Amino acid sequence: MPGVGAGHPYGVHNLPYGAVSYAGAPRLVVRIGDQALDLAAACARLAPDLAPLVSEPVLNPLLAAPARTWRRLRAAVRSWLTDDSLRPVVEPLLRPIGQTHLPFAVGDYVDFYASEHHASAIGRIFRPNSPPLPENWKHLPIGYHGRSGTVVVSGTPVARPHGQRRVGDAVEVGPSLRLDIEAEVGFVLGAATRLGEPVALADAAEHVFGVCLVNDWSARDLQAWEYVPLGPFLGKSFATSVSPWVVPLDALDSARTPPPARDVPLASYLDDTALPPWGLDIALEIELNGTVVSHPPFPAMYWTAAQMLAHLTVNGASIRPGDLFASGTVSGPEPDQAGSLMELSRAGRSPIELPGGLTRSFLEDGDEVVIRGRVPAAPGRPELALGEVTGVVVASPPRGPERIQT
Ligand SMILES: O=C(O)/C=C/C(=O)CC(=O)CC(=O)O
Ligand SMILES: [Ca+2]
Ligand SMILES: [Mg+2]
Repeated sequence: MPGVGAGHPYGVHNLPYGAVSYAGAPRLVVRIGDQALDLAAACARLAPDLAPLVSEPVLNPLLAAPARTWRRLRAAVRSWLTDDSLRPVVEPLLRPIGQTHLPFAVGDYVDFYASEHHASAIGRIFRPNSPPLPENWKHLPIGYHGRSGTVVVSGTPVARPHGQRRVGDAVEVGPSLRLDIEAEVGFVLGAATRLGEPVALADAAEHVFGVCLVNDWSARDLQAWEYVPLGPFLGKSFATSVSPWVVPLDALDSARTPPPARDVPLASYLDDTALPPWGLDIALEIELNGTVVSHPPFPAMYWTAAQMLAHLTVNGASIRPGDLFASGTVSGPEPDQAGSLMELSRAGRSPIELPGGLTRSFLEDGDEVVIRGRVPAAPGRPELALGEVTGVVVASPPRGPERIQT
C-alpha cells in the first residue's frame, strides 16, 4: 500500500482488527498504516462468503468461527493489500482512522497474576508477614473472574471509585485515595468449547484470536480491606480499559520466545516443555502525565497465555467467543520495569518524580495514563505496534466520607 513500507509498525505483518466510526455507526476495520480498511465493504466485493462474519460492528461473529476461518480472512486481507492489480478496488475502501470503539462484546473476563516479580512485590506490600509468593503460585496460574461489563475502550474517562477502606481502627467510606494502574496484556478468545471440554495446551492457538493491551485500574485501599479471603472485588471492577486494536495471534509468530525456566515440576496439563514457546517478546511502556515512568517486559512473565487458557478450562469450564483474559500486571526484575504505581512508588514510600518538581504515588484527578506496547524490531523482524490504552482519571461525584468506628 502507498506510504506503508514493510518496516511500518502497522504494516502487512500486523493488520490488527478494530471498530471505528466517522459520523455514523461503528464499522469493523483492519488497520494498515494510519488507515482503516472497511471489512464489510471489502468482503462484499472480494470474499462474499466471509461478509456475514464482519458485518456487525463487533468481532464476535468472526470469533465464533473456527481458527482456520480467522486465518483465511487474515490471508485474504493481506493479499488484497499487497496485490497491485486490486488497488482500484481496495483504495476507495481505505479511510483515515476515525473514532475507535470496543471491537468485541466482552464475554467472561478473567485476570491472572502471572508475573513472579509483580506477585512477590505486591505480596510483600499486602502480606509483609508471609512469604512473598503463596505456596500455590508456581503450581498454577492464579486468577480471578472480573467484571466484563465494565471493560471499556481506551480513551474512556475513569471515575474515581468509592468504597470502604481500613484506616487505623476505623472503617471509612469515600473516594479511593490509592488509585493505581496495572499494565497488562489481554487475550481475546474465540471458537467456543462445550462444557466439560478443557482446552489442551497444544490447542491454545485454536482459541486465542488475538492480543490487546489492558489497564486494570485498581483502588489499592479498597482492595487491601476487601480482598480477604475471596480476592479482588470492587477495588478492580469499576473499570478495566483495553486498547482499540486486537492484533491477531498469528501476527506475533516472530515474537515467540521461551518463558523463564520453571522452578517446580508442572502438572501435565501445564507442562509446555515439548511445545513451541508461548512467551512473547512484547515491550510495554507506561506514561504518566506525559513522562515515561516504566518499561515492563512481557518476556519476563512466568506463566504463558497457553498455560493460562489450559488452566482456565481444566475443570471443564467452556469458553465463549469474546471471552477475555488478561495476563496480570507485567513487572520485570528492575525498579523501572514495574507495571503498577504501587510498586514504582514502593507503596507511597518513594514517590515517582515527574518534571517540574511534581511527584506521584497514586493517581490524582486529571492524571492521564498511557500504556503502549510493541514487539521491537529484531533481525528479520520489523517492529510491530500493539497501540496504546489511555485513560484520564475524573473526580467522582461528591459523597461521604463516612467513618465507622470498629
Ligand atoms: O496479591 C494480591 O493480593 C493481589 C494482587 C493484585 O492486584 C491482583 C491482580 O489484579 C493480579 C495482577 O494484575 O497481577
Ligand atoms: Ca490485574
Ligand atoms: Mg480492573
